[in-house]
Amino acid sequence: MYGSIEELACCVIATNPELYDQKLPDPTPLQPPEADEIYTVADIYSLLPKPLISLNTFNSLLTLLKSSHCHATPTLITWSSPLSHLPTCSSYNSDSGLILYDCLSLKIKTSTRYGLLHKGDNTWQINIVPCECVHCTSPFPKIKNYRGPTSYKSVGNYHSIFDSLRLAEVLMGEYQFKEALWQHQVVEYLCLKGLEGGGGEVGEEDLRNYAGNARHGQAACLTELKQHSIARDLWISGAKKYPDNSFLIKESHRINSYAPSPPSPHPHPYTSTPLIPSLAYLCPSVLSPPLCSSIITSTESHVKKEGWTTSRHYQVPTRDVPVHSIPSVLSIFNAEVIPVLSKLISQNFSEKSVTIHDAFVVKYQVNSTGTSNRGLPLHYDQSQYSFTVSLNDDYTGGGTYIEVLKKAVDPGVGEALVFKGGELEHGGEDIGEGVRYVLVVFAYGEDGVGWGVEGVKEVGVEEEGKEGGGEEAGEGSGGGGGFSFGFDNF
Ligand SMILES: O=C(O)CCC(=O)C(=O)O
Ligand SMILES: [Fe+2]
Repeated sequence: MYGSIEELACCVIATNPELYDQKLPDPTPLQPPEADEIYTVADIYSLLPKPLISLNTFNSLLTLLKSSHCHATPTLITWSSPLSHLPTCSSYNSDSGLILYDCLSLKIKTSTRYGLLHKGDNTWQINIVPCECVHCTSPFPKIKNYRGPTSYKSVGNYHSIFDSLRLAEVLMGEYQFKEALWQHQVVEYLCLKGLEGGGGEVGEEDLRNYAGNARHGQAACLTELKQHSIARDLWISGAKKYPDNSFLIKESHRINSYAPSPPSPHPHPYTSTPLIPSLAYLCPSVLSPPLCSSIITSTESHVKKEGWTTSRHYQVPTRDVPVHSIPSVLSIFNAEVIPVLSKLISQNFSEKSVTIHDAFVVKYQVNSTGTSNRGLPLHYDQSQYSFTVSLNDDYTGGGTYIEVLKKAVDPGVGEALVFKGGELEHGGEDIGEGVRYVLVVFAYGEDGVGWGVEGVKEVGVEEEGKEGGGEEAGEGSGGGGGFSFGFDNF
C-alpha cells in the first residue's frame, strides 16, 4: 500500500530504473510461445509503452500532485507520455497530463486505470477512471491473441486486429518506431492467420486490406528508422502481395518511377563549390532555365486539376507535388537531373550509386493574410542526401536556411544545393514578395554508414523464402540506404 503518489513513484523509480532509459528495445521478432496461456508480468511489461517524459517533467508533475492521494494499491506501474502526445487517445479530450498503468490490475481487473486529469485552473486531481485509449484497451486484455499460433484462438477477431493497428498508429505518433514496426508486424501476421482460416468474422477483403496497411506501416516505420532499402523491398513486395492496397500501390509507383543512377560517369565535367566541406556543396547548372520554366508550367497545370499535396511530409508539411505524379516533369527529372545528382554525390561523397527516395516541387507564396506558406521551419530531412534546385528567382527573401551557417543560401535558377539532409539542420527561409518554386530531392547512396540494418524479416515469409503468395524480394534493392519522409500518412 502506498500512501501518496510520491511514495508510489519512488517505489517505481527504485524498482524500475530502466524506465528512464529512453532507448527503445530492438523489434521483437514474432515467435510463437512455448505453451498456451503463459504470459508473465515481464511479458506484459515488455509490451507497455516506454515513458517519453523526463525525470524532471515527472518530478514537476509530482510536485503539482503534492496534496493528492492515490487510493490504489498497484504493484507494478509504468506511465505513458503526456496525453497531448496521444493524438488518438479518445478517453481524454483535454490536453491533460499522465496515465499510470497498473499492470497487475490489468491482468486481474481491467476496469481500473489511474488517470491524472487536469482540471484547467492549475489544480490537479487524481481520478480513477477506466481509460479507453488503445494503450489500455488494446493489447493487454487480449494479450493471448498476440502470441503466435499456439495461443491464437480467434484469428479473425476484429477487435484484436483493429486495435492493434490503432496501437501501431499511436506508437508512430509517439515516434516509437521500433515498437510501431513490431505492432504492424503483429497486425499483418494476425491478418494472414485470419486469411488462412477463411477470413473469420472480419472477412477476407478487410483482412487483406488491414494486412496491406500493416505492410505499409512497417515500411513507413523502417523509413523513419533509416532502414530504407528494407522499406523499399517491403513496399515493392507488398504491392505485389496486396495489389488492391492503395498505400502500397502509391509507394511502389513512387519507387519504380525514378530511374536508377547511370552505370557510367556522366559525360560532362562537373564542378561544385564546397559550402561546408563534406556536408554541403553549391552546384551550378543542374537544369537549364528553359527546363526550369517548363517544370513550373507543367506543375501549375497539374495542380489546377489535382491540387497540391500538403500531408506527405508530416513533420514539416510542405505544399508540394511529387515529381512522379507529373509525367512530363518526371521525364525531365529522370533524363536531366538524376545523372547530374548521381555524379555530384559520387564526386563529393564517394558514393558508388544513388537511389532517389522522393522528389517534389514546392511552391512558397505569401497568401492573402500575409503569413502562411512563406517558408519551412527548421528540420532534418532524414534523407541521406538532399537537393534543393532553384526553379525561379522572381521573389525576395527565400533560399535554403542552414542553421550552422546562420544564413540562407539561394542558388540561381537551375542551380542547386546538395547537402546531407539528415545531418544539417535547415529550413526554407521565408520569402518576402513573389513566389518561390524549388525542386527538392531526397536520395540515398549505397554505402551510407549506419544506414543498412539487419534482422527485420518479412511477416509470413519462411526462412527459405517459400510462401504460398509467391513473395519475392523487391527488385532493385541496392543494399543499405537511408532516409525518410515522402510517404503518405495514414
Ligand atoms: O525551401 C527550401 O529550400 C528547403 C526545402 C526543404 O528543406 C524540404 O522540403 O525539406
Ligand atoms: Fe528539408
